Amino acid sequence: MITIRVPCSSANIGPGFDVLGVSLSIWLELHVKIDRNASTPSPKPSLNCSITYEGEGADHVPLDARHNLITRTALYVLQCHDKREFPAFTHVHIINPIPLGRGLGSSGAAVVAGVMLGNVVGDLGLSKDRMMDYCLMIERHPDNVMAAMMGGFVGSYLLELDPKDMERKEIPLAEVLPEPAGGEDTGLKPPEPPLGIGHYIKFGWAKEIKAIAIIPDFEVATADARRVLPKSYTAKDMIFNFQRLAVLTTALTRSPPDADLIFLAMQDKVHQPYRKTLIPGLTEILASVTPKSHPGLLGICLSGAGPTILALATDNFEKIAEEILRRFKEEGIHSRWELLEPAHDGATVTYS
Ligand SMILES: Nc1ncnc2c1ncn2[C@@H]1O[C@H](COP(=O)(O)OP(=O)(O)O)[C@@H](O)[C@H]1O
Ligand SMILES: N[C@@H](CCOP(=O)(O)O)C(=O)O
Repeated sequence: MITIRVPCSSANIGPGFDVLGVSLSIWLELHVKIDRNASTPSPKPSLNCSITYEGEGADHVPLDARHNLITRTALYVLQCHDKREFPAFTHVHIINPIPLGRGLGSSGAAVVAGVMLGNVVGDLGLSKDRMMDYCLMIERHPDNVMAAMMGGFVGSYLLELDPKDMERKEIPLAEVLPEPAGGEDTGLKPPEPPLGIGHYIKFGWAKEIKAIAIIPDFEVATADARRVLPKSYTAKDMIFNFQRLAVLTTALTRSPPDADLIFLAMQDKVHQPYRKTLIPGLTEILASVTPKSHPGLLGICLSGAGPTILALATDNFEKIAEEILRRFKEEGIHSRWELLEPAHDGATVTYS
């Protein structure tokens, strides 16, 4: 059996919109079997790949390989290598504890898992760097996929891609879900990603820092949360974020962490102010839970596109989480919390 494990991730970390991401300790897992001695099932599963699924989204995630984000992604990788289907008798069991549409990078993890799946079943021998190129054709912001693939606290930038390639219908797009946009079998070979689309650097992460994820029980689709953002920004707001970003990436490596420095360095004017319309209580939570009111807290932000809140802290985890749960409750929102740590290894494949 082949096991593919991919961590969830929290993107942006305040000022680092579409730039920063940290992989965290909830793992999507695929158990892959290719049973060459099996007799042909009837009906033959689409694309030769049967899927079973447990965990978050089990009641609605598609189990047809043409529609499931993980297998559609794998198929894109296979098609780029002249393979139209999965090897006969492929079975993929998906175990997914990452909540969907909450800002913890479930789609990024699915895309990374799908590219790794295509690589292993197609016996393609792609490096992690090359697999990232495929991920970035499908999920077009690098922060989640880069952190999930490479592990730890990561900053990344993209090369600009050819607009003609980007319009090709054969490429599945993570963000236009739930209905498959792209990924169509036009009979044409999809465009292979250019080499080296994404470039990254791993930052340090002080060992004392843990991540509290407060996860509301409603979803915000990333596509919707990107639609509320403006098309242009003032120089003042961009400079506000650049200044904080430059300080934050090093501040989070220092031991002991400096709470006052980090708290202010995690402020943002690029995405959080616009997303408050989608997340009741967001502005109040970000402003009122501080290192002064809650010793041990370092900083607080929206995780990815939300609605999860990410609080970085060294201590007092339960008190910090309870306060944010209470504030969501005042807005009529039920939420739960998890204490997470960076997943430094990123995505892994093991054979047993
Ligand atoms: N394990 C999975 N298997 C199949 N599809 C998935 C999986 N995880 C996420 N997805 C797809 O990605 C969508 C969520 O993506 P998105 O809106 O970007 O939110 P998130 O913040 O969780 O990444 C889900 O509604 C589902 O369509
Ligand atoms: N930079 C993106 C990150 C989206 O992360 P997700 O976990 O919500 O998918 C954005 O903020 O739109």
